[in-house]
Amino acid sequence: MSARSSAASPSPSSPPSSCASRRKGFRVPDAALTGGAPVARRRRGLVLLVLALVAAAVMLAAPAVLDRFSLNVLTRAMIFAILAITVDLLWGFAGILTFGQAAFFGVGAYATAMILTHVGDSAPYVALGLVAAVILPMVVGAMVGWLTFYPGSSAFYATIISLVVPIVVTQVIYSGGTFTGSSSGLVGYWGMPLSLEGYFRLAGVVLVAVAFAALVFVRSDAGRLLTAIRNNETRCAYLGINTQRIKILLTVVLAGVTGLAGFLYANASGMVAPENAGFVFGTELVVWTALGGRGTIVGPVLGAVGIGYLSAELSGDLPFLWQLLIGTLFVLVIIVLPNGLAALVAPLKAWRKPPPPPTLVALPVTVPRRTGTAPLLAMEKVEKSYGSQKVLADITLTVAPGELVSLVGPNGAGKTTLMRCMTDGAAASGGTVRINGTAIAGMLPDAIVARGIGRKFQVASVFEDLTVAECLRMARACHETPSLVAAAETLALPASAIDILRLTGLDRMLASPVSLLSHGQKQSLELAMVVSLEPELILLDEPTAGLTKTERSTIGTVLKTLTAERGMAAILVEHDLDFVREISSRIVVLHQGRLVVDGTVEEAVNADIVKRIYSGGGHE
Ligand SMILES: Nc1ncnc2c1ncn2[C@@H]1O[C@H](COP(=O)(O)OP(=O)(O)OP(=O)(O)O)[C@@H](O)[C@H]1O
Repeated sequence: MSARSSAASPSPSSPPSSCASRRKGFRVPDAALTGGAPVARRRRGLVLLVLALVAAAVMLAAPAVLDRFSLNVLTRAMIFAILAITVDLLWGFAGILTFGQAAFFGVGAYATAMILTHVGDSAPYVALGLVAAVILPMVVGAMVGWLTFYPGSSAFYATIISLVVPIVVTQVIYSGGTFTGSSSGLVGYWGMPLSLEGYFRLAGVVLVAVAFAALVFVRSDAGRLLTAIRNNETRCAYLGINTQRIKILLTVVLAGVTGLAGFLYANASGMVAPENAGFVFGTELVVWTALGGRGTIVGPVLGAVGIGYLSAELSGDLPFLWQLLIGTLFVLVIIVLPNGLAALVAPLKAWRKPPPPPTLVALPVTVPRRTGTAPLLAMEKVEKSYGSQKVLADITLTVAPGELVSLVGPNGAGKTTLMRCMTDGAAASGGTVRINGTAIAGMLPDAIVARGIGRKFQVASVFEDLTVAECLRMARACHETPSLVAAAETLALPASAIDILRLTGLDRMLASPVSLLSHGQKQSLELAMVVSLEPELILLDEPTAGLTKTERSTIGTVLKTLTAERGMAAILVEHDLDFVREISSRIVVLHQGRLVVDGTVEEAVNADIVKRIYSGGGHE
């Protein structure tokens, strides 16, 4: 075990638990995981807090040196910068390109203006306006999120919905008559009794607070989950993470923040108009975010404030030329700074030390969970067709704990398709697949993974923008809820996952970006991630493809230990028959979509059909 690894390994005889068992609280908590924060991490958090306090102090002091025009323009620009941060979280971090934030902003602004116009105009109604401005966009956000992120929806579909929502909200405003002010909007209502300087300070402090919270969040383990979803949503689902739920939650929370900005705007400007909710404004937010530098939080703030201020200055001085100048500037920024204005402050990052990797900790012994006698996997008369092409027919197969089953067959025999049927409730066209006695028909991969299955794909499926440690952390997300405010200092993994890291040298590369790993290292990392799930049944599609002889034998040793000593079952798709012979306890041969042999290694190797298939004469 590496120098970083500590604590006792689980006893070899203890069967692993699954996501589900973890949720049911079977694991004994490990006191070693709740230690104090290392100095380096605490110092980074402190620096960010000090910067935020300095920025807030600047906001409070700035009105002393700014003229009324600048105060007015910057107040508006800072409110819009709050929106740009929400666009950045959705688009820059989670990969959801959205034009819909304007709609939530409009709902928040109109809720405030309508209450102050039609209901009452005193302090309690301002408070009511604030509550409505946050809650209503969240309700709309929940409906939009539910509509947008249903299982199987594409990113393109999400973007189209985000374009439609502002149009719908604008039409509702137009058809609201005197209630919404229709095309004229609402104006002249009573607002918070603040001076121009007061609104500037309020908008500035709220902007700093939102930016600080966003920066803390994106550096936390939960924030890294957004990057994981953007990188590889399928892998997230196969780590038991319900990505739809996370995206809906993110939409709802950010709709609330957007509504808060709408409340500030309705008070500070003293008017609301349909354009505030329109998709042109939604597009502007995306442009500011892109020009500022998406995925940086600071960039979109620079984009929104810089472009907002510059546009206001130029439109006064050069009424006929300003749009041409702004357009030219856009083009120049895109050419010179393709990563946005944030690239200007990127050199400052070079001074910052990268965060230290977490300390590896072996998880304590788990309590056995299996209660019933049902096999881990039971497939009965499973079939799969693509249109008129029947790819699998009449597959009946059971796998028990401790078995290491190799699934072999020529290219196109249906091996990968069969694995898909074991992990996706929508994959099979007929028959029954049961995991631990539960039929999985209609279940999504994340729910099936939670029942004790782990799947390693044929091509290494990891998260390119994360570090090795962060990838492993994602694999534990369904066991331990990631923190919203911090990156944990320890990384608790099952001993078998730590063994894989140690045998492949990845334990010394925890802080390395995954994009710098070799093909073999990515394969090993994915295997360690799947093992970290603590599945009862692990599915491996060609885990040794492209690996060196040493790496191959390492993986073979790990698989034998997992199955023979730790009670896990494994199904392995493999073309290397020597490897299969060496490690398997049972071999299943698939040929033209049918299961033609299911027996011991000797039985399979000596079967006539196998000799015929592998000598090229097996076609019927
Ligand atoms: N999405 C799809 N649409 C249509 N046909 C498909 C699809 N996926 C697989 N097939 C077909 O199903 C058959 C089985 O494919 P599958 O990938 O399961 O085979 P395999 O045994 O895993 O092959 P290999 O060893 O080359 O990976 C092939 O004829 C393939 O062309």
